[in-house]
Parts: sequence; C-alpha cells; structure tokens
Amino acid sequence: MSGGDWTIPQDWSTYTAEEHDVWNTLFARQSEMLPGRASEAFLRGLDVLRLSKPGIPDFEELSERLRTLTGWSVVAVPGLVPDDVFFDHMANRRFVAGNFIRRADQLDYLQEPDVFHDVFGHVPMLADPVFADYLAAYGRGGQRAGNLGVLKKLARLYWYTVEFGLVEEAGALRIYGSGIVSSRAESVFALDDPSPNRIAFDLKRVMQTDYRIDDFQQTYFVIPSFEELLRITVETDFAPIYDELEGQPDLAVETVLPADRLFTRGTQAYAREKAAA
Ligand SMILES: C[C@H](O)[C@H](O)[C@H]1CNc2nc(N)[nH]c(=O)c2N1
Ligand SMILES: N[C@@H](Cc1ccccc1)C(=O)O
Ligand SMILES: [Fe+2]
Repeated sequence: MSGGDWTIPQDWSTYTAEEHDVWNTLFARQSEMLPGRASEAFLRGLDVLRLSKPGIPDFEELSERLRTLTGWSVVAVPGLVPDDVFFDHMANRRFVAGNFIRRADQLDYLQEPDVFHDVFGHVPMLADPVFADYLAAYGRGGQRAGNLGVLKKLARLYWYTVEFGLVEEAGALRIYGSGIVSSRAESVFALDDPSPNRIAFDLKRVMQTDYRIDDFQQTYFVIPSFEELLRITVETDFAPIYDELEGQPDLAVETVLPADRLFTRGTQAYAREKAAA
C-alpha cells in the first residue's frame, strides 16, 4: 500500500533569523575551505545555490534554476523517508531534502540529513548533467534492487559514491561526496589524513564493503570521472553481481584486498584511536 509521497511545504518564510544564521555560518565555512579540495563539478554547482534570498535557500527558487540545467527539483520532507518513496522521487529527478536545520551547537556533526547536508551537500552535484543522470539511474536501480530484496548492497554504492566519493581530477584526489563536503572535519580527513584507505572504485568491491554511519570513513573509493561512473553503472547488469555476492561474506570497512588498486593504504590510526578511547 503506497501512502503519500512524504513531501511537505518548505514554508521558507517560517525560518527564523537564527536558523538562517546557522546556514550562513556553515555555508561560509565550507565554501571558503572547499576550493582546491572539492571537485570542479561541485564548485561549479555551488553557484546554483547563490540565490538572491539570504540564508537557507528557497526550494522553489532553487528548483526553477536546477530544472533548466538538469531537470531536477528539490522537494521538502520532514526527515528520512521509506526506501521505496526515496527511490521513486530519485527516479523522477526529485531530490528529497529535509526542511529543518541543525542547531548552532550541532555545527560539526549531525546524524540525520538536515537542509544543510541535503542542499549544500547534494544539490550542487545535481547541476552537473552527467552526475544528474547517474542519480536518476540510481533511483531506478533502487526500485529494481528493492524488488530483488538486495537494497543493502545497492545502498553501499550510494554511500561510497554519492555520500563519500572521491574523484581523480588533474592528477589529484578531489571530493564530491555530500557527506564529506558538508562536514568541515571530514573535508580535511578524507584527503589529508593518513588513516583511511583510498582505493580505486570497483563496483563489486564497493557492493561487498560495509560502511560506518557514525564516524569518519576508514575507506574511500576513487572514481576516474563521473562519465566513467555513469557508464559502468548504467551498462552493467547488477543482477549477476547481486547473485555472486549472495554467498560471500561482507568486507569490514578497513579491509584491503590484494586485488585493490591503492591510492593510499591507510594506517587506520584513527580507527585504533577511537577503539582505544
Ligand atoms: C537505502 C535508503 O533508501 C537510503 O538510505 C535512503 C532512505 N531514506 C532517505 N530519506 C531521506 N529523506 N534522505 C535520504 O538520504 C534517505 N536515504
Ligand atoms: N545497472 C543497475 C542499475 C543502476 C544504474 C545506475 C546506478 C545504479 C544502479 C542494475 O542493473 O540494477
Ligand atoms: Fe546525503
């Protein structure tokens, strides 16, 4: 039984000055540290966000501009929505964004996606035509995976690309994952810290690898380009990979395999430090 689509009015006019200030603080902090660190596609998309109104973007204004670029729009939801609802919106180029913002004392870390993570973190990449196609295809893939009962494996692809992906650009590693760019500390950790592994993207490897939702990642996967990510995922039928992985054990977050093409073999110092704490 399919309920509603979980969308709500954003009610932009009800945001308080304090809430706009939280956005402005986070926006200024992240946008001044990301040049040279975030992918050029992300930085180009960031201009889509520079809207006339101060503070938290108005989703209707944002969607007008986004629709002309890649056909995507941003719709407000009260929080996490059921998987099938999430994938249906994504397959139809509607990005669901929380309409609430974290408190001033939660600047550095938040468990659930608020408007800053969803809009600052995700929307700039929706302005990139290739990545916009990838996300819509992912939405369709999610509907298929849901029917096959293998959502956990497909969720890892989202996690290690859309949320925590790195991309090669001009011979260096750059960030495009929304979970990274919306976090000041992880925007440094992901590129500069010796602790995590940085491994060349491999579809099956990613779908086999567990991830952490409550702390910095201990493995990042690196794609050669967004075109390559789109090509591989659209051209590969995932069903045989789902079947192959069915009988195999999941890989722990810190795993390094002999077949891995490594950019960095992590020291896992951060993980040990946390374990000891
Ligand atoms: C796998 C699953 O579909 C995924 O985690 C979805 C679940 N529901 C969501 N709901 C919202 N609002 N935002 C999200 O990022 C997600 N992620
Ligand atoms: N090729 C995937 C669908 C998909 C495309 C692009 C991204 C993610 C998933 C499948 O066979 O299910
Ligand atoms: Fe996200």
